[in-house]
Amino acid sequence: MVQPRFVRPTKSSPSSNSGESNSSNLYVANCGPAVGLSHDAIAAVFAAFGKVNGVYAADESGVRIIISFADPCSAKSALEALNGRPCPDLKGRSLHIRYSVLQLPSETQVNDCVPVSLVDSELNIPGLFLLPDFVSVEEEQQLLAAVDARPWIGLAKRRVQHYGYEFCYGTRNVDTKKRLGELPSFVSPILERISLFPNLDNDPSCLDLDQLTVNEYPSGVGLSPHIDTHSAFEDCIFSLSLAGPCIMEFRRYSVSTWKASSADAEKSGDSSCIKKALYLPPRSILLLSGEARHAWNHYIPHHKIDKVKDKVIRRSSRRVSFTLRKVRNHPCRCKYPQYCDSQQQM
Ligand SMILES: O=C(O)CCC(=O)C(=O)O
Ligand SMILES: [Fe+2]
Repeated sequence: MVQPRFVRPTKSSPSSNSGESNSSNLYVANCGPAVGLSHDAIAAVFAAFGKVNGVYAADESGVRIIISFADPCSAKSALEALNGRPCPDLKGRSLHIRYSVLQLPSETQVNDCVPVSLVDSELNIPGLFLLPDFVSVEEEQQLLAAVDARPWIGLAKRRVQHYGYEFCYGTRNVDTKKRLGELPSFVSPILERISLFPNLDNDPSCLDLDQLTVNEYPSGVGLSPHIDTHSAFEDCIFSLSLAGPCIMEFRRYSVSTWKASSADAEKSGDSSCIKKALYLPPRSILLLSGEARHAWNHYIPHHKIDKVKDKVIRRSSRRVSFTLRKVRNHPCRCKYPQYCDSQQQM
């Protein structure tokens, strides 16, 4: 059965005010499978107020759901009785309830689930390679201890560290005149192993990696879709995953300029992008080169749980990634001018 697409009401939604009773669908936050409450258990509680047609995930968080009643009076009674109070039959959790709105089909296209592959070859994106078990469990612990002993920079939702050159999020570039110094010695074994990376037919100077960004993502935090600025970094971009897994989604837009984020492309009507997704296990390394690096947006969905094949995989409390790149000192001459800031006519 196709799940009806009800969504969280916005401030301007006609039914968002909890005083209105024109909807039979409720948006309920703070309960769901991610906190051990099955849809059946939730349905049983809400059924006390009238016939429940269905319980659906409101998003991929696992903690926000939609209850669809057969009639609006039942929804109103449930909202009035349960909103903002601890619910003894749902592990004492306080439910945050509002009326939900039905989303139009055109608005639902972009975030539909993309099947997740376990191996790079299944994606068939030239230049994308994933090597599992690139570091051992002991090395992983040592790398995590090394970064945890150094100062983190707090961003809105995650923490970062920069080595070699600072990555500036405002310009999505680096200041090549401001070198911070050599990469720290704790990454030397990784750099050595990268030089033996299979599948590399690039100019070996591409591998003189001199910039490292360490990202720490708490559970549920991801990264917006982007292409690393062509003029900032050379062809090969490596990302080592530590401490926890994630999904990385790849999107190729038919119409795109280097400045436009994928959100811009979607707003302008180019929601017809190709999407593919790959599971990145901890201790694996991903290489983005060639087409994968220059023409595909990469994106980490903001999920607490991911569906991989038939399994539900919970993100761990943190994922730490080491992104290793080589700062570019000359314009990019890639084969993808529509995504390339070096080759745009201003
Ligand atoms: O966390 C990752 O694996 C990717 C990070 C990334 O894409 C970036 O820093 O540009
Ligand atoms: Fe990136």
